[in-house]
Amino acid sequence: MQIRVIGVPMDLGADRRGVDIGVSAIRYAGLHEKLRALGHSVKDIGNLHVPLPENQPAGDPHVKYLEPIIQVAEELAAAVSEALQAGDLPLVLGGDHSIALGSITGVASFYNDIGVIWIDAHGDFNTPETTPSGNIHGMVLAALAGLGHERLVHLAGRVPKVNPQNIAIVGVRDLDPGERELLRANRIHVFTMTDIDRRGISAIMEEAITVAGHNGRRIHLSLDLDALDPSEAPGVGTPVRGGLSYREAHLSMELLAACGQICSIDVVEVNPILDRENATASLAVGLVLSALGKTIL
Ligand SMILES: NC(=[NH2+])NCCC[C@H](N)C(=O)O
Ligand SMILES: [Mn+2]
Ligand SMILES: [Mn+2]
Repeated sequence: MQIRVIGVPMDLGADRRGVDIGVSAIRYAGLHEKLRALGHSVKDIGNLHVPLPENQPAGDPHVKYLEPIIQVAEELAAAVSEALQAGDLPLVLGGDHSIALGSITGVASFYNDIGVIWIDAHGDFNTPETTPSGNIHGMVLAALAGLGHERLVHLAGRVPKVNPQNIAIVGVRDLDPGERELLRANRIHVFTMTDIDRRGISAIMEEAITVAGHNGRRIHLSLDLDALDPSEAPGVGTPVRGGLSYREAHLSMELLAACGQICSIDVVEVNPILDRENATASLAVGLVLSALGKTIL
């Protein structure tokens, strides 16, 4: 497979600074050599330009940095759909989770029906009315499902980008009150850590793959490193205890690889300033390898 790496050094969607350099940390952890050793060819188009928060006002406190985030999302959507047109698999490196707005918009402009597997401690299903922070990384999935700020929802192309019934969120353990209501009201498939504890990650991932991928539709994987337990992934901006273990995360990726329907991937929220010796970035690279076919034997 040809993998097209796209870097998006975005930190306008989150509060804690440093996630913009996650892009470099993931490259430095040996992403390209390891993908090549696995037999893939790799083309890296470099980083998209992301404006600095120092150079602009945050604007509306309920949707901070809306305009620059939309501008980057439009550019990223174009880069992702170009990669798909060329037959490549786009691997988008973040940056905060707001970049999924652009990557999934790009995938949705190429395939007309997609599924999304969103692996995250959080739901990222707030709207400007429910957000406690005003941070867009906590609103992206709702926007892609058609809810929230009109400018986010109506970004390039059809609305919604993803049918809410084709979304599976896995690893959840921290929801805001209004966000929880929205997830329930819209009947989003949310697989919490409680579900994983009770039924095991294997059964949960199989169900998530069925939700996102039935009828053979292509699946976009959006991997937020904060889904992992902070003991494995300390370098994230919004850590929450009680997350996926190292093996649960790898098995999830191995099952996704085995389903053969993954068309595109984002890896987000790696924050090297909060990390220990690049452990979180290295873990991210390992997980990408598992998602792209690396097996133990
Ligand atoms: N992509 C993330 N890490 N999102 C964290 C979101 C945290 C919180 N729910 C918020 O809306 O601000
Ligand atoms: Mn997230
Ligand atoms: Mn998260």
